[in-house]
Amino acid sequence: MTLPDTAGHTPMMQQYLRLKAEAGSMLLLYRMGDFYELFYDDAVKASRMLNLTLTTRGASNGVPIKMCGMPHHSVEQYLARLVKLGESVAICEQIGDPATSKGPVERRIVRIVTPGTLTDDALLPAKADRAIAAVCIGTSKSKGATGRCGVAWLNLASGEFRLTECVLGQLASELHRIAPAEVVLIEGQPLAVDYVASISPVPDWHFESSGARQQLLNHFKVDSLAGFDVDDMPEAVCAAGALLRYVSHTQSQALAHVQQLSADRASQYVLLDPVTRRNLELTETLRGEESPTLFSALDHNKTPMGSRLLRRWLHHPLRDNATVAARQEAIGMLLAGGDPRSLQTALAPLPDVERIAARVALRSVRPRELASLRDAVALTPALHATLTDFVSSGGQLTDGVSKLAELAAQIVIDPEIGTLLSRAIAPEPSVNVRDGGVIATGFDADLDELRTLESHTGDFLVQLEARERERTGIANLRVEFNRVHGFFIEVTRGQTDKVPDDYRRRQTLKNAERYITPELKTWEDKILSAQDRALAREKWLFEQLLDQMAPHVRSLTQVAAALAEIDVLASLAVHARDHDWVPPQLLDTADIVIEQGRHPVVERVIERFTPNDCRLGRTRRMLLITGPNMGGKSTYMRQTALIVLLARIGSFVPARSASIGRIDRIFTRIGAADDLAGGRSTFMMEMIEAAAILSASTADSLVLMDEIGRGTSTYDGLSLAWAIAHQLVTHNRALTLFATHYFELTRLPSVQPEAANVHLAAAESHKGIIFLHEVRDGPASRSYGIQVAQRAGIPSAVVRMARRELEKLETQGAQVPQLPLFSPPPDTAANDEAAADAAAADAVKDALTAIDPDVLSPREALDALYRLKSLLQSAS
Ligand SMILES: Nc1ncnc2c1ncn2[C@@H]1O[C@H](COP(=O)(O)OP(=O)(O)OP(=O)(O)O)[C@@H](O)[C@H]1O
Repeated sequence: MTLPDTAGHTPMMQQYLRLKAEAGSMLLLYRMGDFYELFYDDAVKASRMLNLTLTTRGASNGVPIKMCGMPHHSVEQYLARLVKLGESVAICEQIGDPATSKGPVERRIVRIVTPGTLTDDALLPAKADRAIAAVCIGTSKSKGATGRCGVAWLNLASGEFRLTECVLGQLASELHRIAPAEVVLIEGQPLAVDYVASISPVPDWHFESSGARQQLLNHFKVDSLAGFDVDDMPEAVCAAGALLRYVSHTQSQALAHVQQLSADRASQYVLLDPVTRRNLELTETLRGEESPTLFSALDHNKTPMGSRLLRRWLHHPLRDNATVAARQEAIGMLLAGGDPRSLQTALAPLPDVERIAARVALRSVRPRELASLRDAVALTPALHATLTDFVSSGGQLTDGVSKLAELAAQIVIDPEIGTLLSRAIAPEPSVNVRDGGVIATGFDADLDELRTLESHTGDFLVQLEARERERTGIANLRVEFNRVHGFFIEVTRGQTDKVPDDYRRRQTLKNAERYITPELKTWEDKILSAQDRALAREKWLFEQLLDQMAPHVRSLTQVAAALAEIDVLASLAVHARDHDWVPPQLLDTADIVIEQGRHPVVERVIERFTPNDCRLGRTRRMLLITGPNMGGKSTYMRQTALIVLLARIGSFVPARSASIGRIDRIFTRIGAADDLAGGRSTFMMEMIEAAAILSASTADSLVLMDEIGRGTSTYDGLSLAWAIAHQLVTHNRALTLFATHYFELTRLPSVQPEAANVHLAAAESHKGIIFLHEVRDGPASRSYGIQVAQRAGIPSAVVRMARRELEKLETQGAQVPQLPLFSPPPDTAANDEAAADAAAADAVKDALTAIDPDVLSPREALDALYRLKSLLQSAS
């Protein structure tokens, strides 16, 4: 922003320009009386973003100064909009007293609001976290051109502070997992990965190793970071130090509630790349809406803390079976021990303890939040008792203390907090401390006296008047008050000779004299300042209360974490009960066996959802899924991934039974997404995603591939699809669901016995195609594309013509020899070349004709595959 020189400006504008220099690129809201004003380029920008009227105020060097403003009482709503648009805002308040100031009243920047450092309820989404991250992209030559990236992130509204390291290629994935609203970077260093957030540049020395480390040591008041187990993450430590410095600056204070620094390691989680997070519609639909998503379907939480934790769980499926099993067991106990709704009833009235604790630490907590915390202390025993009932009726446990018992032990709020808050906070305090009425009567003798003074003014004046009438014998003497002269005793002119000596004249009127007495003067001083003093006293007492609360922040944060977890477990239990979900068996191997599985979101919107089995494992690594459009291929693939994901967060799953192993990553290549802004076509995007899957998937990964190769010519597409499927099954050996319309691909199982064909069944009736949505063994016999088009409303003339064309193509197809590309490409699979051999093909063809896939059990189908494979081998 170009700002004029301060010379030649009014003192007020000089002050503004000084503060604006301090605010830098942030918008500066400059308090003037009841308004916040913005000037110059800030005004132009804000007026456009907020639809405010742009005016001018005075001029500098003959050029009018652009200005726009907003009333102070509605500032939060404007802030929310600005922050949503990615802007950071510095708020400058009047600090000095306008009555006593010479020149412009003293002003200071008292608050900085940035997209990633929000803690105010008015600005934060209740059911989602808002993190801020710092990214340190390693430049050390020894680490090669890519280097390592350190990422640290902080959830200021809860105090959660974490860090991780990854290679540059993984950075986008990590950022999508963490989802920060703001990213702190070294000035001049672009983020250079596909992630959109508000960027906050800071000088490079903020990221410098020893300074950053010192920042952390000072904050945690420790001599070494060894206790945090982060020594192997030097780049992440630099990021953490820089982040802490930045956030502390925005809050103008230390962050007392940030008490832990924890490392996230890649091996902890089932990795989900950004495309997969989007495709599986975990917390946002592909169109960017909030529902229907897996989160919206499962979120029966009664507190915002629970909803936020569920969201975190969905984005962080775990590899470790023990943690997952403990959650699953807890849900089982909630279902076995009674109705989990009783727990929800006890949870419902609880406030957002997590955010309240953070705001206590940041000293921005509101009186009503403290009142709700006070009430929560009284409510937790009931919750504790309900939970204990579940624990005791839960029966014998497999190992040690149950998760529920652990949680029950953690939700006890220190009674001292309850006692303190009950004594200190009024039963129904006002919204702001500055309005008074926050501190309870009986808490502070001085405050009570000040309040008594205020409320007893009327009585005193009546008594004084009666006394003075008697003393002076002036029957019409009156004691009164006005704003200009304060309290006075008024005596009519005819009676003035009766006034005693201690009456001092205050004002003379035409028909009366007004006096003051020493007693009234003392009273007046007391009263006039009582209100101000009461407010000041309340403010001071509130600050004292915050000091007393500060040591409890850590325990409150722990209580909040336990409450959130109880809420999520109860929510998952309720969902499991209402929708007949079952606990999956957790395996140590990377196997997936689902019997009668359903799609967790689609089953809720469809009256009769057809359940389907899915079996993937060491000897059956790929399912080639064929079937008509609209047949249910995508639904089947997604439901498999979602069941795996649900199992890995510890939830029950929509199936008759399921055994889910230790899956390391889930990849998806589903649907077409143009990246026009990034200049990449649908086909290009598809290939980029496929390339990522080929390079990163392992034998423990679950891969969903939907119609790969569609976006180019048939031969190119088919060749690519074949080669990619072949590579996945032979080289990556990933557990793969591969949906395709290329029937030629269904030959793959004949050369790769670890691949199998399944199809979505459909039938034709006189009314047209009927989708059965049943997954059956073997390839589909036909595609029904024209029937689907007809159902979609393509004009019948067009449909007729298409049928004629199809017939023509089919007859021609029978005359030409099989396309060479239907044989596996010679350079990629030398061993498979024999499969193209005509003799082998005939033998296989005969064997295949003898098989009726619809009557085969999965076991028989597998045997048949082995037979076919041995036929091929003997032919070669
Ligand atoms: N198992 C099922 N039971 C009942 N209805 C289902 C089932 N699976 C899918 N459907 C219904 O069929 C519709 C189409 O499913 P889906 O999108 O999975 O088909 P598809 O085979 O992937 O189609 P296309 O090849 O055109 O992408 C879904 O929107 C859903 O309404």
